[in-house]
Amino acid sequence: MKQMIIHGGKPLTGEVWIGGAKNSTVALIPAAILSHTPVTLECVPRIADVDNLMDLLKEMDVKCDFKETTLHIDPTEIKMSPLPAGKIKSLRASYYFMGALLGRFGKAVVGFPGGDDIGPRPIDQHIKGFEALGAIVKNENDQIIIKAPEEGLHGNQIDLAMPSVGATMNIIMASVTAQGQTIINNAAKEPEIIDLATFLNNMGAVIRGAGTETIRIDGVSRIEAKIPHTIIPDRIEAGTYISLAACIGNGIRIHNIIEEHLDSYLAKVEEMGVVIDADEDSLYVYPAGDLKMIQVKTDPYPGFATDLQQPITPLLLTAKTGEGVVIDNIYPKRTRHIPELQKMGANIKVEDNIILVHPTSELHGACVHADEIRAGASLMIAGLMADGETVIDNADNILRGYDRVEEKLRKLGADVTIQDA
Ligand SMILES: CC(=O)N[C@H]1[C@@H](OP(=O)(O)OP(=O)(O)OC[C@H]2O[C@@H](n3ccc(=O)[nH]c3=O)[C@H](O)[C@@H]2O)O[C@H](CO)[C@@H](O)[C@@H]1O
Ligand SMILES: C=C(OP(=O)(O)O)C(=O)O
Repeated sequence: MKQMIIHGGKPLTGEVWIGGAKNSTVALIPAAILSHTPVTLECVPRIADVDNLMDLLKEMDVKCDFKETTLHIDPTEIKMSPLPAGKIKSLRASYYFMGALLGRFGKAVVGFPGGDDIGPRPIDQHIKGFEALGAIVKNENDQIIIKAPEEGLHGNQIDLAMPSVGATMNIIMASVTAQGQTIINNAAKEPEIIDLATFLNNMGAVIRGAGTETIRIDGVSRIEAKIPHTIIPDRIEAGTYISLAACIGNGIRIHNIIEEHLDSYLAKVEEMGVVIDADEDSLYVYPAGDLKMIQVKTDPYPGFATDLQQPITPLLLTAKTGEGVVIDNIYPKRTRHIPELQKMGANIKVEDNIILVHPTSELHGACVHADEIRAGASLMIAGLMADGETVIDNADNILRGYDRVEEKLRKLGADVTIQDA
């Protein structure tokens, strides 16, 4: 277990570079096994989820070489192996091996995934998709066994009950080599879906409509990587640094941004009164003046991301007057940061899954617990704002998805250390 120790209250300044998107990377790595030639991914974030996915690849005799931000994956000697437990539980995205193994071998045996404890996270839509493609899916001993019919998977129309990111990606991976056309209706529109489609199309797949609610996949017989793929910037990491810059920044430039991916987030931050200048691929966040309280409701993309509701919450605490409201429509019970923020003196509470935020002139350091990745991000920002020492236990959850976070925060002038607990 890791701890993050912060001595807060120091204004931060300077520049920070955003890494590749966690939620793209964790899909692209499993998708790499669809290729019959070696794959190169660039702009790969240094996060624990990537280390765990590489360990899973090694169990299948897939070679990995990760230097700086370039990850080479060689699946040419891959052997089909069941992935029943162990590392599978360490992250959510291990469920992408269901679609990827099914697409590559017509068979997958994968344990139930782990990931953030943010309320119920069913995978019924993933299963519905695999079954629509002709697969037989069984649930035995905490693992899912998926088998394509003898003649292979066939395209079909799949109407998702909700625009699930994971189900959309898994169905894409399973169907790129299926016979005929697959149509996904009510597909998720997140930028990470487009990134996956770009990656696969450059390897010979035929996927049209990614980023819209209807995605059409025409099955092809072979997938082969020919050129390196550069992962899109992490919009959630970017949003976290924007909040941090507005809370405690003395002028911070944030590089490697696709501004459009942050539209709904920036609209809310600017509604509060934060002044931001946008350049071609960077943003400058000015030191914040008097801020207004706001209401935030999370929704599927292009709505306000659930993964950014915790990082923006410390910013709401800095508003001068009024009551802030945060409602998470995707994961209504994603409120595990609230009792921890209370320990730091935040005037905040949860009533009927609605987070109510009141202006808080001072936070003080405390021992808190990062129950999930974005709760950890929220506490990290609060710790940087607070007077005194904050100790965040289970900082492993922050390291699951924040690229070289200690180094980046130190460069901005923060007094932060990550150590073994
Ligand atoms: C690795 C990754 O990319 N994780 C992201 C992905 O998670 P993940 O892909 O797991 O989230 P989904 O988009 O699938 O979930 C959206 C909503 O649909 C529900 N649902 C989903 C699938 C299903 O079969 N049945 C069902 O009921 C979920 O409970 C949730 O309420 O999108 C979430 C929502 O933007 C983000 O918080 C996560 O960071
Ligand atoms: C919920 C998240 O991640 P995961 O789906 O990987 O648990 C997240 O990134 O905020």
